[in-house]
Amino acid sequence: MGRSRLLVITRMHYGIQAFFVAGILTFYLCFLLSSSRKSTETHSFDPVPSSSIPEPPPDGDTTRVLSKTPRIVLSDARIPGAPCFLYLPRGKHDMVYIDNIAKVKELSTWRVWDEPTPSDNRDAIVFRPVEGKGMGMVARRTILAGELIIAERPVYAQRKTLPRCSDQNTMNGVFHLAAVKDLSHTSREAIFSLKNSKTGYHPLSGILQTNFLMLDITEEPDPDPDNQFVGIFPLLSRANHDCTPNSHYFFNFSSFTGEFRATRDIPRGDEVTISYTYVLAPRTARQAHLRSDYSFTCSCAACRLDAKNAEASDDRRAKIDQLVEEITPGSSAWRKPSYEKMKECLKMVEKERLDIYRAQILFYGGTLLLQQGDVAHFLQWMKRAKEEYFRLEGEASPAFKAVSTTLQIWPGGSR
Ligand SMILES: C[S@@+](CC[C@H](N)C(=O)[O-])C[C@H]1O[C@@H](n2cnc3c(N)ncnc32)[C@H](O)[C@@H]1O
Repeated sequence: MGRSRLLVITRMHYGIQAFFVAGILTFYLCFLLSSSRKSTETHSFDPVPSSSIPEPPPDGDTTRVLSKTPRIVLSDARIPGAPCFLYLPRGKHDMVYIDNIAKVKELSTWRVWDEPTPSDNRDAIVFRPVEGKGMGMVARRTILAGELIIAERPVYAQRKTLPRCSDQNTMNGVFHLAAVKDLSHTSREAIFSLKNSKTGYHPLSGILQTNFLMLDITEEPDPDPDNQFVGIFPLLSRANHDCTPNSHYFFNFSSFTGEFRATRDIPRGDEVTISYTYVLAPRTARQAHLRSDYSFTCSCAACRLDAKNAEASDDRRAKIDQLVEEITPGSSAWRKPSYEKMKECLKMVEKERLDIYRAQILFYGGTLLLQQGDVAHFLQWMKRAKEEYFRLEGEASPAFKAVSTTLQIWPGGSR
């Protein structure tokens, strides 16, 4: 077979492969943006009041034990389909998981509870007061980019939206007090020692609302609001916010651990921070959100910039935001920006030090480059995306897995 013919066939083969691979990637991407956005928009949930609420029993205790091993407690015997408290791991009572009865039963059979949590580098940090922020997490030595700082199971986890009677609300804390009642003393102490930044709430409900982090309790990140989960972690919940965070929170579904990894080198003495808000929003919007949901005024480096530099920073963040919208499949703003425009945006990400978006742009942008037939840059960007996701989220990351699979099936991709 002549060389030119072989080249044509190879190109055709590439073309067909590009079509399928781009299709598979597009499918994955639809799940992934919601998850990465979710991980920055952390806390809060709203009770769903029941319409007809019978009177509570005279002793006021509406709970009923459904099973001793594993321990499952119905939160409210008055309403059908009331949430249940499951205490895990079996027999040790170190964590409470709250959900409908079917999900609670399913979770009680998971093997993960018998497995150890991944080993981390928590010795690299110290928890101490940080001026103007309460407690915080500070590096005791240089923490290298990609280091797994903490991997920890929650002590409290729940589906975000649960049906509850209106007499079990955040003001009286009845529901939350009942949920933590059967936890070990250590876990209860860990929860009650966390910060409460909410006024008008029962102290326990306030603590939960202040400290919740999002959990992904499904194999694939699920954008459905009814399938979102939140949890409380004794150590991770101590991290303070920064609009240019130096660490990334990821919920590792396979080990059921919340994890922080350094997104860049963190020098000794620096605070380890995550983001509580949408960091691509303008400074005023970020600050308003942090004030209303977390009761503090952010004074991070990005928020302290003078007017001229703040405007430039807002402008870069807005451009990154717009580009991410444009390259996200399923987005109403979806279009095909040029390679040059996407490269320019990566420079802005560098300037703003928003490392999580570098990974996303390389991944989503790489997929677009493939659709446009630019195989060389596609491969280059996917290889970089793989490194970036590994650094940010480790091997369990759905994005890391998706990129790795793509590279495995692509000729020359695994080199
Ligand atoms: C999840 S807790 C973080 C740990 C908390 N600092 C503590 O003492 O346990 C969230 C609360 O910490 C405080 N906080 C977090 N980030 C902050 C920041 N950048 N500046 C000031 N306060 C902050 C606020 O009171 C916020 O409501």
